Order: sequence, then C-alpha cells, then structure tokens
Amino acid sequence: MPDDDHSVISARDAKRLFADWKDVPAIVLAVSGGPDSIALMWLAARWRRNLARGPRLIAVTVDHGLRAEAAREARDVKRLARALDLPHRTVRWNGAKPKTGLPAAARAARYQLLAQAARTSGATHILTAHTRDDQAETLLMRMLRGSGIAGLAAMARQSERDGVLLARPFLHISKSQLVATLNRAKIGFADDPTNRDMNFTRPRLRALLPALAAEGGDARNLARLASRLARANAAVEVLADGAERYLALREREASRPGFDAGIAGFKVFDFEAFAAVPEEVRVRLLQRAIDRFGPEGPAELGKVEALLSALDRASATTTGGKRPKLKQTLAGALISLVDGRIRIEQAPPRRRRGD
Ligand SMILES: Nc1ncnc2c1ncn2[C@@H]1O[C@H](COP(=O)(O)OP(=O)(O)OP(=O)(O)O)[C@@H](O)[C@H]1O
Repeated sequence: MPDDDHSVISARDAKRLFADWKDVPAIVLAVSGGPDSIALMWLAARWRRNLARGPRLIAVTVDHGLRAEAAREARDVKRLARALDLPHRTVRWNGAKPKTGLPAAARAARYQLLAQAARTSGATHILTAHTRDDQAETLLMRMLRGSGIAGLAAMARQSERDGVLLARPFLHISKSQLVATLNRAKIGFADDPTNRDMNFTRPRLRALLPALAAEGGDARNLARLASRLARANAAVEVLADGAERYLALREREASRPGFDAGIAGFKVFDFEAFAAVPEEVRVRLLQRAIDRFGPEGPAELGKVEALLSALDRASATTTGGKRPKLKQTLAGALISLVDGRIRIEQAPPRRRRGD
C-alpha cells in the first residue's frame, strides 16, 4: 500500500486492511459522521461487496446528546449507510453529563453503548476508525501523564472491551489519506467543532503536533514508537507470566498452602525469590495481584512503584519474628510483608477507606 500521507486508499488496500476480520460473523462499525469513520464505513462497505462471503456489517452512531447538530449528523450517516446498503442504528446517551471529565465520561458511555449494540446484533467485533494521528496524540497524552510501558504502547490493533473485541484497522493510516479517499469519492462528512475546542486536552495537544513534526517527531514516528513499546510490553507480560509460575512453584516446593490465589483468596510471593525478578516484572506482578484482589483497582503505577520501594525498605529492616514488617492498602487490596513472604488479599472494608 502506498505510504504517502495523502494517497487514496484503493479497494485492494482495503482488502488488506480488513483481512483480519473477513471470517467473523458480524461487525459493528462505529461511525460518528466525521471523516475517519465515514471513510471506515465507505471502505468497509466496498470491501464487503467484493467478498463472496463475509461478515454482516452494522453501522452504529452514538448521539451523546451534547451538540444540537448531532441528531442531524446521525441522520446523514444513516442516509449514506442506506446508499451503501448497510443497516444503521443511532443510539443515544441518556446518562447524566458530568461538569468535569466530560470527554472521558462520554467515551466510557460510547463504548458501553457500542458494545451493547454489538451484542444485540450478534456482532463479536466493533471497528473504530482510529488513525495514526490519534495514536500519536494518545502516546503524547500518556507521555505527559508519565505512563509506563503499557500505557505508552497506546492503542492496540485489537483489544477486548465490555465483552466484545474492539478493532482498529486504520491505526497505521494517516487521517489525510482517509480525507483524500473521501474527497476522491466525493463523499461529504461532518466537522465536529469539539475537536478544536481548546478547553479540552486532546485538541490542545493536537495543536502541538505540527511543531513536533517540524522537529522530526511526526505522527508516523510517534505511532512507530507506540508499536515498539507495545512489543516491549508484550515481552514484559510474557516474563511476568513466567515469573508468576516460577514463584508459585517455589511456594509449592516449600509446601506452603495458599499459593493458588483462586482457591485461597490471596496471593503470596516468597520475598527472596520475588526480589530476584527484574523490577519491571515485579511491578507487573504486584499490579496483577492488586487488580485481582483490590476491588478499587487498577492501582496507579506510581503507587505500585512506591509500594515496591516500601517492600524493599521493610525487608531490609532487622526486626525479627512473625510480626508484619509492612501492612498497606492499595486500590482495595491489603499488602503485607510477613515472615519473609508478601501476601496480597482483599482489604477488609475498614482498611480500604484510608487508601
Ligand atoms: N459518536 C460516535 N458514534 C460512533 N462512533 C464514534 C463516535 N465518536 C467516535 N466514534 C468512534 O471512535 C473513533 C475515535 O473517535 P475519537 O478520536 O473522537 O474518540 P476519542 O474520544 O478520542 O476516544 P478514544 O479514546 O477511543 O480515542 C472514531 O473514529 C469512531 O470510529
């Protein structure tokens, strides 16, 4: 596929872009009415038409009830869907609209509504039109927030959310290619002014991108960095799986009950064995256990790092006996270091409050 930022996406390119999903039964296309998702709908419809057998496509638009024009835009999407011979549904977000954190609340509601629409129409997948530019923005946002490797891996090509698979076929495609494709096909799209509203973080970061690109940090490079970090993150996950198995084996060998968290309702690590694991993997192990037993998780990375340091400090102190050397709650989990072992379990409600 030509990798020119403004090149038109051909039917043959689309075949390659959507190939991973040709054998699934039904797909929801998440179509806001903006250029990226209109291109998604148009290209997916054309791809499907050229297949003898393929998934059922259902276009879904979420009306967040936040802008007066949203209902009209949803009707425009419906009209185009009809012309493309695709079923279309508009679903409305009727929930309370918070004064702060509105974009995050709208996003969470949107994914829930899309997942619901997928389930009711028998679709296993939701395709969104996230582009390379969105990926670059996500990476930047997370860099500024000080995320770890997992966060800097940004958006995955496919991930599970609310019980359905969320897939992003355009993650390596530039927005300008999608716009060029629509312009060539003479297909119109909506312009959402929220995308330029400088009251929100994302548009402010988007405005920085041209200056970064001038220094060589264009969306392509940033998205590539996210891919590399995704690769590193996958490797750390595999290492964490191995370390978890190894530590469980140590517990079994020591004939100490309780290593099987599923049965015991808690997780234990022999401190000495745990300390020998690379730090990044130790962080993951703590995160996983806290996630599992802490009802208020996931725990913030910075807090898990602080816990790790506290465990190290506590283990270095010389107080003997079976008294816990450390007892701390995090995200609803109780973490204690006692008798040379780290124990992680759900905190009693009384302790959870003081988190
Ligand atoms: N109102 C909507 N209805 C249906 N799909 C939508 C809607 N808004 C966004 N989407 C889907 O999500 C994709 C990303 O949109 P956008 O970048 O505006 O979302 P975002 O708020 O940044 O969320 P994310 O964190 O998922 O990137 C769109 O290309 C489209 O596929």
